[in-house]
Amino acid sequence: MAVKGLGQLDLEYDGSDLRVGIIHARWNKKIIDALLEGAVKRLKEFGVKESNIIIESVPGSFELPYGSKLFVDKQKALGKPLDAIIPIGVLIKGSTMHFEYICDATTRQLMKLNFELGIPVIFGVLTCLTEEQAFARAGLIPGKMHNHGEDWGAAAVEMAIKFK
Ligand SMILES: Nc1c(NC[C@H](O)[C@H](O)[C@H](O)CO)[nH]c(=O)[nH]c1=O
Ligand SMILES: CC(=O)[C@@H](O)COP(=O)(O)O
Repeated sequence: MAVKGLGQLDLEYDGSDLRVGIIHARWNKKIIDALLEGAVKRLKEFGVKESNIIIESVPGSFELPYGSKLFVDKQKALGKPLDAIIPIGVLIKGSTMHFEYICDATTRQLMKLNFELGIPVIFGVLTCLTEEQAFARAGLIPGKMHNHGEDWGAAAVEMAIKFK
């Protein structure tokens, strides 16, 4: 049996007062759609209201860090601050160094954003060497792996509530 995954939660988290942003890249759309569905499903299981799940998109994963910052700032300016944000992207290795540079830049900048924005920025980016790896991690290959979007929804709720 696989040991990978979030494991059992330490507490019961009630997300009914949370506003959670999801910003997703549109590259590798079929896989993105499945991850998005998994994240939304899990947020709702924690009680996050559909009207408090705000979804935005950007062209590719490289746009996720700056898009996340603009998204968070805009929601704050509208008087509807987000409690957590889940950037979702799917990077798949091609034949150049493009993949390595985007993986590195995006990951570093998303990590930094946690400290700059003051809300949890979840790491919803798959960095896969093959399409098959990405399909499996989106739960699109029956019996293989679970949909990692579900983990990201759970992580957002836990991190938004735990230290309050
Ligand atoms: N190759 C992948 C990309 N590439 C596109 C970039 O992220 C970016 O949108 C473009 O260079 C314009 O700035 N994006 C992914 O999300 N996944 C990939 O596999
Ligand atoms: C967007 C690009 O520059 C693209 O040609 C990268 O190619 P690859 O994904 O095969 O590395």
